[in-house]
Formats: sequence, structure tokens, C-alpha cells
Amino acid sequence: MERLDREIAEVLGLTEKREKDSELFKVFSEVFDRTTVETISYFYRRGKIERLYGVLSTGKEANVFAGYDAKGNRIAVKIYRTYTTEFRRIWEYLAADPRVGYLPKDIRKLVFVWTRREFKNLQRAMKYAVRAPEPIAFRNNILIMEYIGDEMPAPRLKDVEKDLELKDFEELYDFAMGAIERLWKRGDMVHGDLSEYNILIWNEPVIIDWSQATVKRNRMSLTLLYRDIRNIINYFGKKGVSVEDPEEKFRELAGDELWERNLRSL
Ligand SMILES: Nc1ncnc2c1ncn2[C@@H]1O[C@H](COP(=O)(O)OP(=O)(O)OP(=O)(O)O)[C@@H](O)[C@H]1O
Repeated sequence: MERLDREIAEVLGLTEKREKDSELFKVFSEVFDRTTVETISYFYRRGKIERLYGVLSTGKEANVFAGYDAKGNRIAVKIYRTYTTEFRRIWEYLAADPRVGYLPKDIRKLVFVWTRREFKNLQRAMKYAVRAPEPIAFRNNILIMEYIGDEMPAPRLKDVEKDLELKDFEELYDFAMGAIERLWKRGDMVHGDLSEYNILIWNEPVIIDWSQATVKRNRMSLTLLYRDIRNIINYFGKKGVSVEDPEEKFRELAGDELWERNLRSL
């Protein structure tokens, strides 16, 4: 345990400064159990996480940290809580995903499956040229990915909307609808939680939070597709963009799949 403590202190920069009151340390000690500490040490020893220096977000399911690796590259580290009140939701999403085989009964292990699935989703999104943070590594409840930003993390669309003009919204609308289409048609995939909160505005917009993304074959995929289309059209419609009709767009994209499902249920 002593070595672990030392390594964690190193990762959190606690050896240099007495920073036990820092936000980072508070968030850390509140939610990090033994598995998390061991997994961070694992990455530390392999040079994948050299330092965690800031909290990007604290959520119900996960906390996201800013850090860097042993080569000095910035990274974003998403650490899922191993005990979560979101257990039911996670279970339902995983149970519907045909890519996921055996579902562990143990909540902790279920979260590991969830983490691994998000990593795979990021890989798949990149393969179909949909802009997402590049996935770097995962293990247990920890996912390491490309960090979007510089000294300051990239803002979410929601955070900068007041500074944008109609032209910007039009471009972003095309980006978001283009992503939905390409994912569905070429990648056989749907994000499932696309909104102004999950688009980061950087040199180019980047879609984040791929935890609930899934494949077309999932029985929930049409519901998720409709949700993404509706959210994006509603949001950009309110910003003055001349948007498509959500039902029509849904039918245009889901047509073949709806047809197939009906045939299958005959
Ligand atoms: N790769 C990244 N680079 C920079 N910032 C990031 C990155 N990934 C996530 N963030 C920041 O962390 C926040 C939370 O990330 P994400 O949505 O993936 O986690 P979450 O726990 O599912 O969040 P929520 O519960 O709020 O939906 C984002 O809104 C963003 O501000």
C-alpha cells in the first residue's frame, strides 16, 4: 500500500506542494476506491498517466480529469465510479447491445464493461471520420483519451452559444447532422446523447461522451437515433437555423432498418 500511496501522491503532484485542500485532492479522495488507485498506478508505471492536475468535470457516473503522460502530452482521463446509482441504466443499455456478451452481476465489473464499450465506441467513431477524442487506453474503470483544449479545456457548445452568430450555428448544424448521418449510414452506429452539451468547440468541433453510443443492430438504436435527430433539430431551430423536419429526417435515415425490422417481425 505504501508504494501505491507514493505513486498516487506523485500522480496528483502532492509531493511538490502541500495541496491536500485542493479541489483535485478532494474529488480524488471522495470517489477513488482501491481499484481506481491501483489502476492509476498501473498506468503510472507504464508512462500513460504521469500527472493529473485538474478536474474537468464531476458527474453522477464519472469524473473527468486533465493530466499528462510521461512524454508530456496532455490527456483527458475519465474515471467511472465503481459504485453508481446509475447502475440500472447502465445495465439496460449494456443488455440491449449485441456486442456485449456476458453481463457480470457485480456492479464494479459492469462498470468495467461500460468503460471498455466507450473506448470501442470512440475507436469506431474515429474509423468513420466522426470527430471525437482519440482513445488512448482503457483498463477497469478508467479511460484515457486525447485532451481537447490547451491550458484551458475546450468549451462546450452550450458555454459559448451567446458568442456565436447565425453562420456559426449553421455550420455546427451541418456538422452535427453530418455526424449523425455518417455514423448511422457508414458506421452502423448512433451516439444516443448528442446535444449542445456534448459538442466541444475547438479548432474543429469535437463530439464527446460516447458512453451510451451503440450499433444499429441494438434494439434501442432507432429510439436513440430519433432522440439525436430531435435534440439537434430542436436546438438549432431555436437558434434560427432553417432546419429539416425531424420526422422526415428520421424516416429518411431509418427507412431501411424500419422496413427490415417489420419484415423480421412478420
Ligand atoms: N477529451 C476531453 N477533452 C477536454 N475536455 C473533456 C474531454 N472529455 C470530457 N471533457 C469535459 O468533461 C465533461 C464531462 O465529460 P463526459 O460528458 O464525457 O462525462 P460524463 O460524466 O458523461 O458527463 P455528464 O454526466 O455531465 O454527461 C465534458 O462536458 C467536458 O467539459
